[in-house]
Amino acid sequence: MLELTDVTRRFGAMTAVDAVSLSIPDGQMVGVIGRSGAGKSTLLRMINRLSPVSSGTIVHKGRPISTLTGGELRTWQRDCAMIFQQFNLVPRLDVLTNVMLGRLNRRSTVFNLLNMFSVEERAAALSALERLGIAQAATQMAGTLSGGQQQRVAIARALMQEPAMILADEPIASLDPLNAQIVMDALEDINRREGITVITNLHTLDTARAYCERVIGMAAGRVVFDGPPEELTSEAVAMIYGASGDGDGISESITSTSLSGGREPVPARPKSTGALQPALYAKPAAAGVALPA
Ligand SMILES: Nc1ncnc2c1ncn2[C@@H]1O[C@H](COP(=O)(O)OP(=O)(O)OP(=O)(O)O)[C@@H](O)[C@H]1O
Repeated sequence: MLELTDVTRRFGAMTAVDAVSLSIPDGQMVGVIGRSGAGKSTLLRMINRLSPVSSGTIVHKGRPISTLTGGELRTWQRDCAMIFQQFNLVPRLDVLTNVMLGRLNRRSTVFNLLNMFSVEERAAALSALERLGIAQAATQMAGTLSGGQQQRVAIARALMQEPAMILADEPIASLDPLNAQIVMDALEDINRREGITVITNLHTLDTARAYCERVIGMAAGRVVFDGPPEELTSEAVAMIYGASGDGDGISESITSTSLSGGREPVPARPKSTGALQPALYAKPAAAGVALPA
């Protein structure tokens, strides 16, 4: 269980995240939605401790995350893998090495300095790439891949960390609908099969509806909605996204990428084990409209 109590982040006089309290059970797939500037990224960055907490507490399985330092903090950041909108790969390193970098926090400094990876680490990295359907690019420079391919490599790198939790900060915001679907399918598969908690910021409401068993809506740093997707009524959507300047409510169509292709919201499902099936990547996706930032 991840417990946030009155978590607040201030930047000078501005409060980006304002007294957020949440309990997230292990294995949940959570979507965080809200307008640009609502505080979604700051919230995720505080959980990972990329950003310090101004006040409040974050506790994971009894461990006080908000005050960890040194080796304990590095261990937490290993347990809590982060995926970013801009992938954050090393463009001039090959894909396999990028994925193996996910193991850095598990290795001795000497091995890291020598940039040496074991046969086991190479095999694990290749297997993570295979799982993401991208093993054929293992020897390619990461910077030469398409955005969708790079995000899959970033997910493989996250898997190499053997995390308890994956925090994804707008993982599909830079991708076309087909690649967005591939990436969301991969995150969903990891959540279902390994039971890894996934907390993902999303710009698009229909993606949250289609993939997340729990949706957290933020507005002006506060949680204004927390519930299953089927409870996301138009009133709830208006509360999260606000009204337009002329007083009209926001249209849900502009929060859509049509990514879900008519998928029903997915309720909590039993977890299973196994590898991603290649067929997962063959689903058609309709073109759609991206939510403006
Ligand atoms: N390092 C920083 N210094 C000052 N202000 C910041 C910093 N990081 C975020 N903010 C501010 O905090 C608020 C919340 O930003 P945040 O990036 O968390 O929002 P968001 O919901 O993730 O938005 P987006 O969807 O555009 O990424 C914004 O007003 C932003 O300008």
